[in-house]
Amino acid sequence: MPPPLPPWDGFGSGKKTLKSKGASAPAASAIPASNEPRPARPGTARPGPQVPPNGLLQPGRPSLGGGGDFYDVAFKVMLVGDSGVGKTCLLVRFKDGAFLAGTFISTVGIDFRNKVLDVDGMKVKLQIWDTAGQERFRSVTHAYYRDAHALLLLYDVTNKASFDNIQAWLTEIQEYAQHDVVLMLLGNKVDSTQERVVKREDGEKLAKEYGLPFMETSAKTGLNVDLAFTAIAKELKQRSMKAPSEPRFQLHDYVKREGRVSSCCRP
Ligand SMILES: Nc1nc2c(ncn2[C@@H]2O[C@H](COP(=O)(O)OP(=O)(O)OP(=O)(O)O)[C@@H](O)[C@H]2O)c(=O)[nH]1
Ligand SMILES: [Mg+2]
Repeated sequence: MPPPLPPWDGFGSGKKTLKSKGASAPAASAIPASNEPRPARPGTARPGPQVPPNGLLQPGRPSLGGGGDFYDVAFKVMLVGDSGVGKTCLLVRFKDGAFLAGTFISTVGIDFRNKVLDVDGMKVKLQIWDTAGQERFRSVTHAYYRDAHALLLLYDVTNKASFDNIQAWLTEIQEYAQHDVVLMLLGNKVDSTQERVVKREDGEKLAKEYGLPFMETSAKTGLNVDLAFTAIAKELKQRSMKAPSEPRFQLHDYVKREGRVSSCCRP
């Protein structure tokens, strides 16, 4: 068993900071609009391009990404967690509003999808990297952590092992990601009420222990899926602004206030 990690300090909570070994540059920054990275071939690590420290791209002049979407600022978000927890399904639900039912096709290597959100009048592009949860692809994913501005760490509420592995994932994140990466814990598949083995309170407790924002989600019904990505986009946008005119965005409070509880698990 690895030693317990100190609470996360990615949100200026004043708690003890996790220092990353391989990372020294500030995390919140933007992807150059003209330099659209391509997904890696399976088994090939292709970290995205180096990013400038300022989150705003040509303020006042929208940028056109490779996908043809106009945006003001862009960020990289990575989905991580054990194989089968629902990372790909969560991304497909967010991007296309659909659910991938049927045969489980495990992700090979890494893939990405883009989505532009309107966040308080600003076009925020999220470039979302969907990683493979299988152990054999771990070295591929390691190469991508450094450029991620935010991480969504998933477990499956119907799979206790995926919950127990969260600490190991946090150790990995501590080692490879930027120390101030935005991090959120998600307990997925809450629609599977009969199969649930991880209680909502257990997820909340773990999240509290590490100072992480937490929500339960369902890629199947869509519960809290848009909210998770919107909350991340709001936090990243706020961080990228040198002198924000609006009051500081509070990710923890926002998620607590806006998150819906699945009807199965109301206390
Ligand atoms: N009931 C239910 N099933 C889900 C949900 N999300 C995903 N699944 C199912 O869980 C299985 C795995 O989903 P994926 O999204 O492929 O899992 P993954 O985390 O991407 O797995 P890897 O690519 O191997 O890392 C699939 O059979 C999905 O249909 C959910 O919210 N509810
Ligand atoms: Mg997948």
